[in-house]
Order: sequence, then structure tokens, then C-alpha cells
Amino acid sequence: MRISAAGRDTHPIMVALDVPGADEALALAARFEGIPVWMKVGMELYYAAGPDLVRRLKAQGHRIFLDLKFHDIPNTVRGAARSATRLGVDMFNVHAAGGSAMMRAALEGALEASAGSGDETPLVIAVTQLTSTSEETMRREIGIDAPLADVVLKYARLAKDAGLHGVVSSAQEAAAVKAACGAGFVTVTPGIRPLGADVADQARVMTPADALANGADYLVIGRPITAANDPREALERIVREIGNGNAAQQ
Ligand SMILES: O=c1ccn([C@@H]2O[C@H](COP(=O)(O)O)[C@@H](O)[C@H]2O)c(=O)[nH]1
Repeated sequence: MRISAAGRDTHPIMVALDVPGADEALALAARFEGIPVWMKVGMELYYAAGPDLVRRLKAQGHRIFLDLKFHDIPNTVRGAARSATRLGVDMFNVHAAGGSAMMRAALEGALEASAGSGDETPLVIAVTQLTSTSEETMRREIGIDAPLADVVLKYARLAKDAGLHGVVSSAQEAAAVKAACGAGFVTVTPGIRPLGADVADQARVMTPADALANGADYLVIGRPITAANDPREALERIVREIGNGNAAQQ
């Protein structure tokens, strides 16, 4: 078994391609030519353009994070993990709230599908608490009456014990996740906002430079890049801001 060395040859930035279809996604990806960033394919794009679009992006040489956040019974998640792995994605995720049996099933599905294929096993990571969730919302609406940082750490430890490679959390919790789960446990952090950018529906945010300084390996960035008048210029500005910050630490 080979675990993907994902990230070594890329910037830590994952551009969230939250667009309605393949044409828009490919046009956006083309704007970033020559800048080695990951492409994140989430629900809006995947449910419109499907596996074909993922294969096309892979064929163009992009690293892909398939952000579909599996959350189902273990048998179903195992099958979904096998399919995602056969698609050739470099990373996919599940919800930690699905529990350790479900997370182990995701990892097993990825290992089964990559065994003997010659392909690397994708990184399998778990969503802790969505970055759009504030502690107040979590306590009042979701009914988890605990500090949000503790909940993120509890899920991170559960994911680590299940054998997963890392978690999705906000960058605010990245240092604590690294301290609890080890430097090699991958931290993927949405809710990244350059200074002055519109926070929109995100509740737990950080700037790109602060996120890296706080232990984030990967910065998931959507609208601050994709909704800019000039997405390439917006991306280049962030790349300059983080300097040579690269996820090669893992
Ligand atoms: O906790 C999470 C998990 C996933 N996301 C995804 O990241 C991007 C963020 O986009 P922005 O436009 O930069 O807000 C988006 O695709 C989400 O689905 C997240 O935000 N938080």
C-alpha cells in the first residue's frame, strides 16, 4: 500500500470550484494554469458534472479533493470510498459524526480499491464541525453542549484512531489538532479569508498566512478567488501573501 504523497509538489491552496457545471469549472481551472494548486470538487459541481469532470481535471494534471462528505451506514460509505478511489481522486472526506465504524469502512474501501491497482491510496479525512458553525449555533441548534474546540478535538482523535489521515476543521483549531494527533495528521481548513474579504456564511475564519502559521496544511479557498473580478490575480495575491508556504511539512 502506498499512501499518497499529496501536497509535496503543490501550493497548500485548494481552490473550491463551486460552480454550476463542467464548462465553468474547466474555464476557471484554465485561468490558474501554471500555478500548482489543488482543485476541490464539491457537491454543486459533482452533482451537475459527475465523475467525467473529475476525470478531465485529473487528465489535466490537477490534484483533486473530492469534497462530498460521505455520511451513511458503513457498507454504503465503503462502496462510495471504493468508487471515489477508482475515480483517481487524491483526497476525499467523510463526516466524523458518522462514527468510527463508518470512518474505518471509508478507509478500507479506499485501500481495497487501490490495492494492486498501482495507484496511490487517496488521503481519507473527516469533517469535524463545519466552518459555518459557530459555538453558539452548535450548542443551541445542534444540541452539543460543549466548547466547540473540544468537539473538534474529540472528532479528530476519533478519526485518527480509525486510521484516517486527517481532518477538515477551521484553521483556528489546526494547532490544537496537530498537538493532539501529531504533526503528520493532515489539517485541511476552509473558512480562509484574506484581510478585508467578505466572510459570508463562514463563522470560523482566518487569513491564509495566519492559517499556515497555526498549523494548517491545506487552505480551502472558494469565493475570495472564484468570485473575484480576476480570479487568477486574486489567487496570485494569496500565493504572494503566504510566500513560499508549502504543505511539504507533512
Ligand atoms: O467545514 C467546511 C467544510 C467544507 N467547506 C467547503 O469549503 C469551501 C469554502 O468556500 P468559500 O467560498 O471559501 O467559503 C466550500 O466549497 C465549502 O463547501 C467549508 O466551507 N467548511
